[in-house]
Amino acid sequence: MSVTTHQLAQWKQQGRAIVALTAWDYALAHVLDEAGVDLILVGDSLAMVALGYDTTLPITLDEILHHAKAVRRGVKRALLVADLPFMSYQESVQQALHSAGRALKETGVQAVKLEGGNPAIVATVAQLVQAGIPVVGHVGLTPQAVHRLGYRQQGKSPETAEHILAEAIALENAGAFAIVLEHIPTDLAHQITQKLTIPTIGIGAGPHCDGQVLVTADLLGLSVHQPPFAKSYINLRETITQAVQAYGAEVREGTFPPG
Ligand SMILES: Nc1nc(=O)c2c([nH]1)NC[C@@H]1CN(c3ccc(C(=O)N[C@@H](CCC(=O)O)C(=O)O)cc3)CN21
Ligand SMILES: CC(C)C(=O)C(=O)O
Ligand SMILES: [Mg+2]
Repeated sequence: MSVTTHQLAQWKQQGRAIVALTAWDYALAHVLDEAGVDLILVGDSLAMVALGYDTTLPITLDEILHHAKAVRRGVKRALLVADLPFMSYQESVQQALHSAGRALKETGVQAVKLEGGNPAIVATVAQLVQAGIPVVGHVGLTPQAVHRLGYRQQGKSPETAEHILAEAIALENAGAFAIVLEHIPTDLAHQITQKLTIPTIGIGAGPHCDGQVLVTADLLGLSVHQPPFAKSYINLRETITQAVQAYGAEVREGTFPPG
């Protein structure tokens, strides 16, 4: 049985933290799921960590769907969510319904995530939810707005903090079942987490959220560039280098394969 959106809401009430990570292929998704991750996100950050782009903007809906299908095959327990990429939902409510519908029908993900909390996005979220599509919101640093915001922490002034809180409340009222809080001050994330009924999932937002998410390449030490708030729990670049060099040495000296 898969984790449900209802369970995430219950876990918030019980104070049980939600563990979320990103995935972009079958093998990784299979490991994360068996390791007990609660929510797996096919994040558009895969544009940067798996495809080598400088931002998340170039990735297309078809490319996200391709990765989501691979991830789906690896996930049994975790709730599976896909990011809707830049300009696959901002044009109109119709475009958002079409893109989110494709994600659920063609890949088997259980929910989609959209960035932002302005009135147009809030109206879109309400329509998606009314169509039966579970939605995760995402406020604070929204990387699809990199050319407007950069990658700086958001919500530092009282005015911008108030604005982000209002966006989070509006997304909850529109029917989002959870919300990602990215790169905002700890106190603001704490305040939003207390005010909302739906769970908050933080990244660079301090310890007071209802759950945490990381880009899995950062956790594994596989990223070429990683944000200051990310933590690597292992340096896989180093481990892989050692393994590859051991293989190379054995091939060159003729000890692999054995005779
Ligand atoms: N590997 C990876 N991990 C992520 O968490 C991640 C991505 N990629 N790609 C999509 C977005 C981009 N993110 C980022 C990227 C950089 C900073 C960063 O370097 N921030 C600095 C400098 C800000 C500036 O440009 O002034 C900071 O001090 O806030 C933060 C978040 C988070 N997301
Ligand atoms: C970091 C998470 C929240 C994300 O949106 C992504 O990986 O694309
Ligand atoms: Mg994303």
